[in-house]
Amino acid sequence: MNANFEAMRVSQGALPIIDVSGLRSPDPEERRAVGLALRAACTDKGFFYIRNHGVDPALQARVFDAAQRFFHQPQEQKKRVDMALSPANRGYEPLRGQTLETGAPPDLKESYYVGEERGPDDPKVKAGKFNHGPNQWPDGVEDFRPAIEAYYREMTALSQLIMAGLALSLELDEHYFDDFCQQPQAIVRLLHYPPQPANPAPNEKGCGAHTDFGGITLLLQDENPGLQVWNQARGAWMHADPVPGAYVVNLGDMIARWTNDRYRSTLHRVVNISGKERYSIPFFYSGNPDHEVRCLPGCLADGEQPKYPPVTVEQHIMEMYRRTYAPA
Ligand SMILES: O=C(O)CCC(=O)C(=O)O
Ligand SMILES: [Fe+2]
Repeated sequence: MNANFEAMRVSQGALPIIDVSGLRSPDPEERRAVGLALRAACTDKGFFYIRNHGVDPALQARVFDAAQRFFHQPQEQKKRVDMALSPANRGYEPLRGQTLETGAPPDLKESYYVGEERGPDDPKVKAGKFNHGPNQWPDGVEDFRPAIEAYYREMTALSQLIMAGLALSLELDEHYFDDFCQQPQAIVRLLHYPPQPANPAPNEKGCGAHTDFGGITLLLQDENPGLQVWNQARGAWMHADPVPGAYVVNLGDMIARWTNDRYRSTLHRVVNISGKERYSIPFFYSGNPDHEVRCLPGCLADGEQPKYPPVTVEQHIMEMYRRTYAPA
């Protein structure tokens, strides 16, 4: 094992596990209490687990199962739905197709992107909105489309709930992010990591160190560990191992812009040291492409200036795809 990939085995003590069921309570005090727990987690690492989120484990299992059956197909079958064929970046991305860490070798993962289904007559597709369009669906992979579409809907609703919790955590009205949550852009991404090779190229790994681009990410992991989160205070990587029944939630880069860095978008990476094939399914919630992300009220002290200029969700996401799919 490459010494550079060592990480602290302290995950479960270090990252809080937050019960989010209170966000569905009719009692505003219970909702606010979840907001307080989120605030502590977000000002610390911006990475936490959530439980009692309400997503059906049977649905999660269906999506994992569909992912496995898709990735186990021969390469030529998978290439029929290659993302290179999609004007909206949907479909299959082969192994080493993305470089998330500048200067590192391409990532040892293959993936599949599914987003909101929009046909050619959809006004946003006609208007040429970035990443808007139809999905690609593989032939002959049973339950692939129904499972992922059902999961996409569930996760969109859960993301909106977490955004309401984040608004409360920032002492804002719980509807503060409603505009951001209008017609949101989101991605279900199926990820498949081969075991870390015995002799990797220098710095070669499942997923290079990166921060996520969007609003929030809700990550479903199988039972195989691999995710590592940067611990700034200790100057070390720590494992964020799977916790049965829980999602890992992390804040994306928009949060730093909203909060003037009070909340963190933290570096993370994947090194699949499990010795097994690892599957994970992040749900990237990027929000309304036309929403302008700017410093929030309450996130500037007297005399403090915003560190980031306002940017639309669409501009921001376009730039991040440009950087990671055609690295300089
Ligand atoms: O597979 C994982 O555990 C994390 C993946 C990830 O960080 C990403 O896709 O942005
Ligand atoms: Fe990530």
